[in-house]
Amino acid sequence: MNIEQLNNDYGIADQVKFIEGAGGFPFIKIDNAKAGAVISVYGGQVLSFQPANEPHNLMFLSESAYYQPGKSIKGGTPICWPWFGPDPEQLGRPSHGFVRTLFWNVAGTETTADGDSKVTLGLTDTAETRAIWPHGFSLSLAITVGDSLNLELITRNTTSQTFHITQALHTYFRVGHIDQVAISGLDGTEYIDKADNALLKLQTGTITIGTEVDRIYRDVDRELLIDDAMFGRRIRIKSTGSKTAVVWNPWAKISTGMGDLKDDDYERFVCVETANAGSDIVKVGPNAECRLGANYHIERTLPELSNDFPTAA
Ligand SMILES: O=P(O)(O)OC[C@H]1O[C@H](O)[C@H](O)[C@@H](O)[C@@H]1O
Repeated sequence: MNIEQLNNDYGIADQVKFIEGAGGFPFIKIDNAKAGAVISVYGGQVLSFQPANEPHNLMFLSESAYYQPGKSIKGGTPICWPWFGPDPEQLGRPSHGFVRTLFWNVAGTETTADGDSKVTLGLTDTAETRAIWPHGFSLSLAITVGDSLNLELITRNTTSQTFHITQALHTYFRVGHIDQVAISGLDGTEYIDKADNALLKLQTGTITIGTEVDRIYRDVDRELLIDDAMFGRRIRIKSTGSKTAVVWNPWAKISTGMGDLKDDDYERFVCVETANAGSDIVKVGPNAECRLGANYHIERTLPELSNDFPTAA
């Protein structure tokens, strides 16, 4: 992809700019009056989002992330599609599907009537994708950067054959310290505990994290909140087209074993994912479409006085 051509075709003066990013990947840099964001065209992945009055990024992006074709970028909002988790047919295909390791197309950019910046990325089937997953599709990801970050993933079946998918917006939220995080909105909800033999359990109260957590919550019907006492903020997650929420933190051992995480990185993020997963499988009929959406908004619970890394007085 030619950066100059992308800027000519899709750049918006003082708002949307294409740059060469890490690994030589094309990145889209957004700066408007409300927020800044960075999007990788590889993976169709938001890597960074920070409202103008907010001192901390919404996203965790690993300093050890890979920017290499064939590998996924650790952090931001990876797109898991057309399956979430391990290959459902056990054919040895990659975990979380294949679109997080492909270059997407830029389908359009615009400034909305509200002054937000909207970028639309797309992906359609090719011989390469059909060799992995034998279906015809058109994917569209609309990313709107304003006071909040809004994502909408639209799956279109472009053939006369029905297909089934699971999927997730696998967002890595940056937190001050995992010890000071509480996730609410799931009280009374059943979950599959992937960290404990896939046992079915019932959530009571808020979720705090003090060990590996890998859970698929079922029949989720509320907004989810991530309260972060150290950063003095609350992240509000509104999902559409999803009945499933995944909560993941690898904790120390898995973090240490991952080449694209530092040993203690698990202290700095939690994934709260808007998904269709487990038994929440989406049927997409001939020439039909389905939509999965998430809106992320930061509310301050404390006035902010310090930066991410406080300096000695
Ligand atoms: O490292 P990745 O392939 O991006 O997957 C990271 C994690 O994603 C999800 O949250 C799954 O529930 C976890 O089981 C998995 O380990």
